Amino acid sequence: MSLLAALTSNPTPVKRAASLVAGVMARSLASAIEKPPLAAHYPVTPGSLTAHLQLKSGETFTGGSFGAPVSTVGETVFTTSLVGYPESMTDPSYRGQLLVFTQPLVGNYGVPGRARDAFGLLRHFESEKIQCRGIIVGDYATKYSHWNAVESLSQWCEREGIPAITGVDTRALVHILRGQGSTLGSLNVGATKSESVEWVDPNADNLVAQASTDTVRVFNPEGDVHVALIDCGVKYNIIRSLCAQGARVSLVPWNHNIVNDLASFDGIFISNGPGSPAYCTETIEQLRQAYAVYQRPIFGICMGNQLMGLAAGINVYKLPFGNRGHNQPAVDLTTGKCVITSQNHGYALDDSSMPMGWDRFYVNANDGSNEGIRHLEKPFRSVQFHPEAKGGPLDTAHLFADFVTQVRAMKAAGVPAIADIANNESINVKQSATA
Ligand SMILES: NC(=O)CC[C@H](N)C(=O)O
Repeated sequence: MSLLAALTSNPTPVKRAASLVAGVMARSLASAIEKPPLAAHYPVTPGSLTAHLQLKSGETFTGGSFGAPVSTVGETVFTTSLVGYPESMTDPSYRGQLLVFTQPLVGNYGVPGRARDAFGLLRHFESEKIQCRGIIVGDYATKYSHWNAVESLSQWCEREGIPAITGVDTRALVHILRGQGSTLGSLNVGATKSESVEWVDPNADNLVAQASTDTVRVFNPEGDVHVALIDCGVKYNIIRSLCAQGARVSLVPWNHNIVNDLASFDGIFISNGPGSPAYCTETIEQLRQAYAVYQRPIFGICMGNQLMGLAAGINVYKLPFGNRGHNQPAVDLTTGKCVITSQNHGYALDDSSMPMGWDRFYVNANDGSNEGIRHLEKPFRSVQFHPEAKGGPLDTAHLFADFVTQVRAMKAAGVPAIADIANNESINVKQSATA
């Protein structure tokens, strides 16, 4: 007997159950319709200032201000990460951006202190300061609680001059960003929205040059293998992860002439970084020359993947709204295994321009975008996601151990760092690099 027949032909108990179900459904429908819109959540605290997020595409969101009462313009991007706002906000890759959190409740565990680890790196942050230009949240938690917290998210933002807005319907906002793509936004504090915003695109600048170190810095000087880490805006956990594997790390500026002393490095690593990779022409040229002669491992993360790809001759394009979050599935094409990864990028390598000698390494299982490349003969590999996490899953943290183990093994086996001097091509490359 069908459910409909049972409901209509059977006597009372079934009919009563059916009318109960209908009643509950009607009530929940009514309460859904009566629910006030999210924007009614603001202001969060009595007396808090009004703030506006204005998109260059025309939409305006009104909310309550927290953090610094200042105004700013940036590229509006969203992350689906559930936790890790101290790490995300200090990740130099977010430089120039207004960061929207899709997780509605933000700030509830406060902000940790500035303890440092054995390598002198801040334990709980990914760089020395907040790097994004502002944050946008649905529901800022005015009360925080965590054993490690020393201040609130609002106090931290205020001290560092970063504006923030709460009470925004972030679902509606993300709908717009996914529909039309990332767009510039203006976050301004005050009762009325700004009539004349000066739309300055942060991606029109070389943000890597701003985020990179000016001088060479050595970490873990006792390490048994020497890795050059090209700093395009490195997250501290990348340095820490290499040091923890026993490597001595020389952090070098993004445009450092590594080709000049390739022989002194047992391995080369290229970090994450903000903005468009197209500005890093000097890094790309250094890598291109290194590919020709270097025989030891090279590895890149995120911006590092894009720069290694560009040096190999692969094109880069801008994704419509990027992949930012801690739950991005990536498939390792060498094993077929799917891993969950931490991501934060707006650009991607175009697989269709893969040159001879290179292949895809990982692919994104959601949108099919490139998640890494590998050289078919040389030990050169890179990934678009973040194996260092902070925050996010540690599924791919083994890539640091794999890299340093390979560096160590090749050094122990006596593989020369640069190709045989009798190789004409190598000589030419080295001469042009040192000219
Ligand atoms: N995390 C990163 O290194 C990001 C790389 C680049 N800025 C991008 O958005 O694609």
